Amino acid sequence: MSAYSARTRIKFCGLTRHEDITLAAALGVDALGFVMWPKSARSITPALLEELAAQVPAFVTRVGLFVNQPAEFIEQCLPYLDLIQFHGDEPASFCQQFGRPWIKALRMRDDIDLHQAAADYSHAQALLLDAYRPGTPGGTGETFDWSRIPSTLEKPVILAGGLTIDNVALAVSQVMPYAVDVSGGIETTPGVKDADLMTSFVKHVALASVQ
Ligand SMILES: O=C(O)c1ccccc1NCC(=O)[C@H](O)[C@H](O)COP(=O)(O)O
Repeated sequence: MSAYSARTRIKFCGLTRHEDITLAAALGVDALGFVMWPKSARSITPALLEELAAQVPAFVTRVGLFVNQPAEFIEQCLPYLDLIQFHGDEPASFCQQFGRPWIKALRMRDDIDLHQAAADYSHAQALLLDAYRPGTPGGTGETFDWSRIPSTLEKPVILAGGLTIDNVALAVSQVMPYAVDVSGGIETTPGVKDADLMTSFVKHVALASVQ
């Protein structure tokens, strides 16, 4: 059995509300992302992180998302997190210092060498591949050309960027990623998730995963 024949895992990112966490957990979503970068419309404070994280049931991964932020701030958030998502230009040595599992987000610039990135970030648990829009570190709602992802990449791939209920099934069948990550595609406004879109997204991934 190949490592990727299991169902595709799901991460919802940019959660800010108790009710969205309750539904995501009930739907069996594997990981919940909290944007700790204050310039984002989806950002939350460490105090709200503490509150929301306490509500997350066992076996659901609490992911903290940071963009080129000080180590001291990340340390402050760590008690409420299971995994760190570095979404900026952090070098591997920075990511590795927290003694906590981490993933590295990579924006798909034209000249990116994913094999080199997999080597550079060899201690990451996975690489999250996201669309590149100059000046915007993430949460763009834009897709990229999935055929640019080598099937031989040395790290598990978390596919992100512009996924919606209309394209996620195709994304899963084409890329066969370890996981998919969605934020804007399940929202009405930034940080406010929509119950129907969340439910439908999970169903589309499940159906595509077993085909
Ligand atoms: O969501 C943000 O505002 C954000 C800001 C800065 C860095 C990353 C950010 N979000 C990351 C994500 O939500 C996802 O990992 C990914 O970018 C997918 O977002 P979307 O295209 O909206 O589905």
